[in-house]
Amino acid sequence: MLYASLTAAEKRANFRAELATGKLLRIPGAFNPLSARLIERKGFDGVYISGAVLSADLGLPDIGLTTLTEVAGRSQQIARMTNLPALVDADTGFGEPMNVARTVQTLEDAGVAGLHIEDQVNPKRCGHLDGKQVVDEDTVVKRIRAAVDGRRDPNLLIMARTDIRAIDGLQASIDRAKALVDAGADAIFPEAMRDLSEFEAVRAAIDVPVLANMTEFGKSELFTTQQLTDVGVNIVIYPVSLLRLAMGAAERGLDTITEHGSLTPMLGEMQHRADLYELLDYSSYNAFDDNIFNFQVTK
Ligand SMILES: C[C@](O)(C(=O)O)[C@H](CC(=O)O)C(=O)O
Ligand SMILES: [Mg+2]
Repeated sequence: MLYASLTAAEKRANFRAELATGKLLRIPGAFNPLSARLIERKGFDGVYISGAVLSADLGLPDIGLTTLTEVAGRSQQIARMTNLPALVDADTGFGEPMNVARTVQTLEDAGVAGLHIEDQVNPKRCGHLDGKQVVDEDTVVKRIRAAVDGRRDPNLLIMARTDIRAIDGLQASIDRAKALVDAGADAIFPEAMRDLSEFEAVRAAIDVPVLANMTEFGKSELFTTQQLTDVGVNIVIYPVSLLRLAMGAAERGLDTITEHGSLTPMLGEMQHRADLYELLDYSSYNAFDDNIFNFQVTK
């Protein structure tokens, strides 16, 4: 009821422990705090807080328009609603190394278990689009060092993302991943890998966890959890997937009102009121006042 029962520090420790088991952690993107609860309920290992979703939610493209305050605010709303670790997309870190250190502390205060910072220039763009540009190694190494120095909880996972694959190829990704690990990154997010063998090559070159981004309609094929496990990937994110599903259903629903004059044909696609109330833990609020949940909702 109300919020997670674990503290942020406990969630970070759990995240580290889960990563250490070596099993593939499945982390879908929560497009709001409620969906984070659904992700937890369905037995996933964490919730991802996507920059693409956060900006789309505000009706904006994912080009670095959102501010640290907005990202931290949304992260806090989502993280506090689940006992799962939250991994947040910190884009390019919101500025120079000193800003990056402040970003890390602010997101740590928001209660996330980990965050990733990428090597794109500003304005950044979705990692699965053409025309990206990255900063040089020295610049991103300084970003990651500042991030690592900035954290106060040693369990906060600082992940470095590199977008260099699309620009300079696989070998450049491997070289950059190594430099990022040397700079203190706890995990690597090699963006826009073309196939499984590329994940395998990055995996073989470094000895920290590797993340695979299974975003739809991008540059990577949608590999199964078994395929990713087989090449040694440690974390898989489905960053925008729940938003795409929800928006797809919303679009069909709006068309149904227009075409049929009612939403009766769509009831089967909807989350039932009873399931929503169950997810909200509505009945527990009777602990405050036993008049709150004194009705029946039957399916
Ligand atoms: C992972 C990502 O950074 C995100 O913001 O969710 C995006 C996802 C997307 O736009 O599909 C990305 O750059 O891959
Ligand atoms: Mg992003």
